[in-house]
Amino acid sequence: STEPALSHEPAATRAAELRHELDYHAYRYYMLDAPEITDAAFDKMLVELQEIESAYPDLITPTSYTQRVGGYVSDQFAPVTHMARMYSMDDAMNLEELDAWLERTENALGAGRVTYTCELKIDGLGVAITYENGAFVRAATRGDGTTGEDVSLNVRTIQDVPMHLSEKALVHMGTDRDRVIEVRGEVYMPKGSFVRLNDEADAEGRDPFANPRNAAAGSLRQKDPKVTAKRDLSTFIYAIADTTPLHVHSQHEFLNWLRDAGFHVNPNVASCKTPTEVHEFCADALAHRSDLDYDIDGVVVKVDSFQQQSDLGFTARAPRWAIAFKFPPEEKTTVLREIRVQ
Ligand SMILES: NC(=O)c1c(N)nc(OC2CCCC2)nc1O[C@@H]1CCC[C@@H]1O
Repeated sequence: STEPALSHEPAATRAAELRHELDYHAYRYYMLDAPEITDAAFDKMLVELQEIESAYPDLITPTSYTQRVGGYVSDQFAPVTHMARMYSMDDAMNLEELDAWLERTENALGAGRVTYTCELKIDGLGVAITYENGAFVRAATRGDGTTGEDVSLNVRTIQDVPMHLSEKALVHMGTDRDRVIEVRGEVYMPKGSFVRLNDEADAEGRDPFANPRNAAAGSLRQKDPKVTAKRDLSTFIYAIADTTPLHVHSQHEFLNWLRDAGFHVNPNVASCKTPTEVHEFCADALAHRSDLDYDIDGVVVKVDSFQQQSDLGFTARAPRWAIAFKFPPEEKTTVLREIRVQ
């Protein structure tokens, strides 16, 4: 006997098709800055999906593109315990302290046997994002490193945060693809968006934010996701609670996996084979700091090999296999606000 088709089977199929299309085109627009369709065509698909979902609410899924700009103000910020501790790092305040760390590391692992991965140190706020079976389920602030606040509805509005991991990334995970994974990164506000936001605040007689980091933190703590959605937040993802399910063996391989999975990974990363190359990366990053559209407060130098990372392990506070080389606070060209004549 043929099962009576669910009253809305065709709608369910069409909804799934539209969701896949909307995710793909949103990725091309926001992540690659290379749309294949017009905004009007995108909106037409979004409206069609919204109509199907309002006709058949049981078809709504939490990761549907229609849910990106959360529709409701909820009791966000419930406490969330991270899958694993979110470590901070020891700081190197100058080249001497950086060299001391490099020397210690070379001694411990064997001179000339260490490759370092150098990354820009994004000055945003730490966030942990959890995926189950490749779908976004939760996002939390770093908090004290063990417990943070649930900011899922607000992080879901950030367009460069994927709602589903790519098939390529899941294939790479093999049978571990259904493992729960928790990636870590920074939420930041691009400098351009920060200036626009403060100009709006000025025009509306509200206090401006002191810097992009505070603006990002304030935007992520919004009770109403519709407000967060307008703040043009972005992310750079760089770590994960447990790399086991990914079958990757070094930081640079892991960053490639993140990119393939659909995460926004900072492009200014380099493999440095010697302390001299590490110095060059740091000097280059400092020289180009003001050209970036986001704030950085230094360079993160990591031992690339995960085997060597576990050989070095952690102190109570931080990994021995990473150091934050800090830059001096950026002397901002303070834009003199034209005094508004009342
Ligand atoms: N802010 C950053 O850009 C950054 C980075 N690119 N890479 C790491 O790797 C850490 C994570 C695990 C141990 C090393 N941490 C970063 O920021 C940390 C997070 C919390 C305190 C620092 O800001």
